[in-house]
Amino acid sequence: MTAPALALDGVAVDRAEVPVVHEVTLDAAPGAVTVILGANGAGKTTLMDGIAGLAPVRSGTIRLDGKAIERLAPYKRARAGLGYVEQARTTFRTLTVEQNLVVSQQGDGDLGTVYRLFPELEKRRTLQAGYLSGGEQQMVVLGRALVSAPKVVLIDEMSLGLAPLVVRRLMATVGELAGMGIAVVLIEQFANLALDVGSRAHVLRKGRVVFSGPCGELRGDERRLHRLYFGGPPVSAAEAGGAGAAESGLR
Ligand SMILES: Nc1ncnc2c1ncn2[C@@H]1O[C@H](COP(=O)(O)OP(=O)(O)OP(=O)(O)O)[C@@H](O)[C@H]1O
Repeated sequence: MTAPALALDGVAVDRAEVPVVHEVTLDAAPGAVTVILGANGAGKTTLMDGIAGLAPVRSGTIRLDGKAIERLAPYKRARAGLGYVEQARTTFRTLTVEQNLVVSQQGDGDLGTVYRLFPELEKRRTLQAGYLSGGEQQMVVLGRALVSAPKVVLIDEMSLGLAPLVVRRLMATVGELAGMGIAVVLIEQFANLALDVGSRAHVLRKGRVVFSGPCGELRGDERRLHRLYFGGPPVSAAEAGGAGAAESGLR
């Protein structure tokens, strides 16, 4: 089995000194999309912020390529190979598309790769990012993560406010990022789109992992997803045993 690019062990994350994420153990393999699902307020963004260093990790370890990063400053985590596409897409609106990419460039990060994935950005490379459509701005944000030559990219609800066609296009690109060997961790409100592109899924409820397993187990199963999101009687031995059993039983 390939060594994980990102490995979380017993991670707890606080928000404003309130414990929000508890005992999360999961990992993300290079070349694969790992999907994080859960209802609003389940703690998905808090978990991502904890990984990126934007929310304090109370306990547990986070390893990037085997190296513990949970006590590093956010910029050091980024330099170590962690890219983060945050929920509210933000470009530098008065900079051109190309300038947006150049300021994020790091190491082997290559603008050509971004333009290959998003030819529409190459056509608009001299245009100020503020004039782009929502979908194109999201492409710039993804492109900025990519030119930092990341090993791991965290993507938080990139589909927010975008048309379904655009979301499908972006989701295909997420698959391509994984195809380039990157470990992608994807939070997505459109669960089935994410499950289509992902290999493993983890469901968070009230800050705890209540399911870990292959995406195929959840794809199209709205009832099971609903129960995992909001609670209800378990249907499998793995779920019945709680998060720990889900982790070990379905891995
Ligand atoms: N800055 C903050 N200060 C205090 N509490 C916060 C803060 N941000 C989030 N929370 C709380 O932490 C909990 C988890 O929120 P979080 O945004 O991580 O959930 P989420 O699963 O990403 O939800 P959504 O899908 O709505 O983004 C919620 O109860 C939320 O109210």
